[in-house]
Amino acid sequence: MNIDESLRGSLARLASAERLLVALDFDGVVAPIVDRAEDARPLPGTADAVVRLAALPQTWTAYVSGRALTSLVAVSSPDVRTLLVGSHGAEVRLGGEEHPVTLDPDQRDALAALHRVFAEVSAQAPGTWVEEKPAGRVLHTRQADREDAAAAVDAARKQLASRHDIFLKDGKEVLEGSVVHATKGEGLAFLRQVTEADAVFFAGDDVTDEDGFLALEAGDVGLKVGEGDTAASFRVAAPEDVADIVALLASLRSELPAQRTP
Ligand SMILES: O=P(O)(O)OC[C@H]1O[C@H](O[C@H]2O[C@H](CO)[C@@H](O)[C@H](O)[C@H]2O)[C@H](O)[C@@H](O)[C@@H]1O
Repeated sequence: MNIDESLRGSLARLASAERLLVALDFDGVVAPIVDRAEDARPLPGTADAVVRLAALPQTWTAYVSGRALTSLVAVSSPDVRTLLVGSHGAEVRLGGEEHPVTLDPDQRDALAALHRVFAEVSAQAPGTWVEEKPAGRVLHTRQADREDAAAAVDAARKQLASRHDIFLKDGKEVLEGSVVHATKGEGLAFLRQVTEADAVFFAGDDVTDEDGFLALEAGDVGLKVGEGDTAASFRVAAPEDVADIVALLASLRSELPAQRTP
């Protein structure tokens, strides 16, 4: 991929930050989108670059995902140094130590109600299925007929419209419901705080990643993957381009005199 001069310049500035956080959304950024969620895997070039970055001094890597932590770990096989934010910010793993989400009795009741609605709707819509997360459910419609998919999402939305304890998010061929309000912006802000990073790179492809882009500050770099409105400053077409960009960032940072091993 030909990386344009403006992005190259921003990456060079980012690479020279004293403390750098490189945070990546998973599906559609690190891993190409596939039909079955459990089949998603990181592109080798991105995974290698993440490991190279994580090995550098004063450099942190993170996957910031809508997936449940267990699912994120299963598909990404992350290096233990890579920080993980799951369930759109509701779950965190830092250095192998997990901070799972806990639900109160009202939230557990809301989760059961959400499950019932999605399961009933899915049973009427061939090709759809329901993914379970600790604080939510996902109605997947990628493999359904387009009309059935739209009808299923519409029916679920209508049945949940009066629930103020269930937060709905649109995603790529999914409708997500969560009983915990969390955003990737909050997840990124938390990672910035724990790493004390003075510059952040964040790449995302979905509408839920816009909260992450909006949490970026002066000197940070946001990269949107694919089409759609975005608050990110830069855009590329596909996850393969992300591999090239993260590899360039790893090379630029490892070439700095301060990063060389004596
Ligand atoms: O924040 P992300 O890491 O991008 O996770 C968002 C959702 O990703 C998964 O669903 C998406 O990827 C699947 C595999 O490529 C695809 O089949 C599906 O249509 C996409 O929406 C995951 O299953 C969800 O739980 C995540 O919230």
